[in-house]
Amino acid sequence: MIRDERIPADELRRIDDEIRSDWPTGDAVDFEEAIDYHESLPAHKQFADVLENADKPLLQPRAGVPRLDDQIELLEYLHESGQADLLPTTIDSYTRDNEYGKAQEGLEKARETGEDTLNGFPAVNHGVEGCRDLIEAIDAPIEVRHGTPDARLLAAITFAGGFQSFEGGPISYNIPYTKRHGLEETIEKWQFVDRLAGAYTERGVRINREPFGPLTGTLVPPSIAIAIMIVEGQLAATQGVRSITLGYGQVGNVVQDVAALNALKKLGNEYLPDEVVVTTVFHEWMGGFPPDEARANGVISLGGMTAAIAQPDKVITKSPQEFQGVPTKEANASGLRTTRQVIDMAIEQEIDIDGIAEEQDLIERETRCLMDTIFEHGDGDVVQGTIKAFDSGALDVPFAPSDSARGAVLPARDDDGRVRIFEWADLAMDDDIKEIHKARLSRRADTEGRDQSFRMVADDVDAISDGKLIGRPQ
Ligand SMILES: CCC[C@H]1O[C@@H](n2cnc3c(N)ncnc32)[C@H](O)[C@@H]1O
Repeated sequence: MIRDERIPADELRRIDDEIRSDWPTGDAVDFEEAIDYHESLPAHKQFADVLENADKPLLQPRAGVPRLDDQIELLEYLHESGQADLLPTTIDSYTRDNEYGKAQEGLEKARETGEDTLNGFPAVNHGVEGCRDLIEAIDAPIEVRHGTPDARLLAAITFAGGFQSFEGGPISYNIPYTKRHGLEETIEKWQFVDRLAGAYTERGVRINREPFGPLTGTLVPPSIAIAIMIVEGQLAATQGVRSITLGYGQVGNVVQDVAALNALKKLGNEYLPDEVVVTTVFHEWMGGFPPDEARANGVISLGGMTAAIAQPDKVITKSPQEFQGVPTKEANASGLRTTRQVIDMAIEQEIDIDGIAEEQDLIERETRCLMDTIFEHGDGDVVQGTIKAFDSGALDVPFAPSDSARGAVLPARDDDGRVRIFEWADLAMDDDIKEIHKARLSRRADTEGRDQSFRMVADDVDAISDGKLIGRPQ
């Protein structure tokens, strides 16, 4: 039975040998040589240091194309024209599914045709050398962004390749992403990823780990997201990770988003070991975007405004082409500049909004209820507690595609547009908190002259792409 315990060194070596044989490029991974390479990188390419020493929110887009020279050109453009502080390398979907053969075919086709035949950068196929060429060419820190339930080989190769930041985790890249992998399996596999990051950390190369805060990106109640961030942060800390960036996806109500970011930072520092440096990342709206680019820039600007007030350590920006999917480099860069403009205009203002403290207190109380049930379910062990709490429904994620979560909890916006819980199912929560949600939802029902129902939830899912925040009846 897996537990929240550090993987022994011999087990780390055994797994490392095993996964490196999954694709030929695994052979070039040499831990000692990789340590030397990381040590040779200049200070402005040391991801954790740059992130943790910044004096205002750093901006980072998502970006990934199949060919190495195109990826270099793209990241140079986003760095120069987009003014990105931190850069990504978004990994393609085949690699995320460990389909390295299909990724290879796509890469070869891209090299023949010049077409973007993959929806990201196939880092395993490019191998250590290709990753290093990218790290050498770009004059800013770069993070691996993906959605991989089994990220062991991707981590081994990208860490050896010079990347010092890695997104995801065993819950945040399972529950929203896959039906095929059970929680026990992904927790075990991510223990290897975190132990490898911990091994680099012990040698002075502080690999930054960033659990994926937005989860399903659809009306996720802030306390559920924060509880899962704390769990993934704890699992990483156990394996020796010391630079952890906890994430949160914008829901669109400024008071609730600022309160959630404040709670995330506070509870992250409270629950995670003192030796961990906790930072936070705010993801601009992850739900459906308006098809109109002007309106899309409005959504992005509201994210910038929220970031200026809450001041997370990092902001993951969106582009005005979000509605269509992967943006052009120009649109991606413009989303960065739109965000930057709003932050730079608002960050020096003393903006004090009533209700943030009260909402933050509520979010913290909710999160503590969820953390308590996780510890109870596991008799203090976070791994067993998380698995059992999801199994019993005491912990849950709305609209979760994964069979590892019930997906029985239903959110809906209240009359102020804050995300509340309309259907609690078996979620572990104090009754007085449930009453608060119920009262706020009934105020919306009164305003709209309709009963609280699933109709509200469905209306809310499309509200922002329809140009609103709350899905009011037509
Ligand atoms: C959490 C992932 C969803 C977001 O991730 C963006 N995304 C996915 N793949 C790429 C890519 N290859 N380049 C730039 N953005 C990308 C989507 O647009 C969406 O916003």
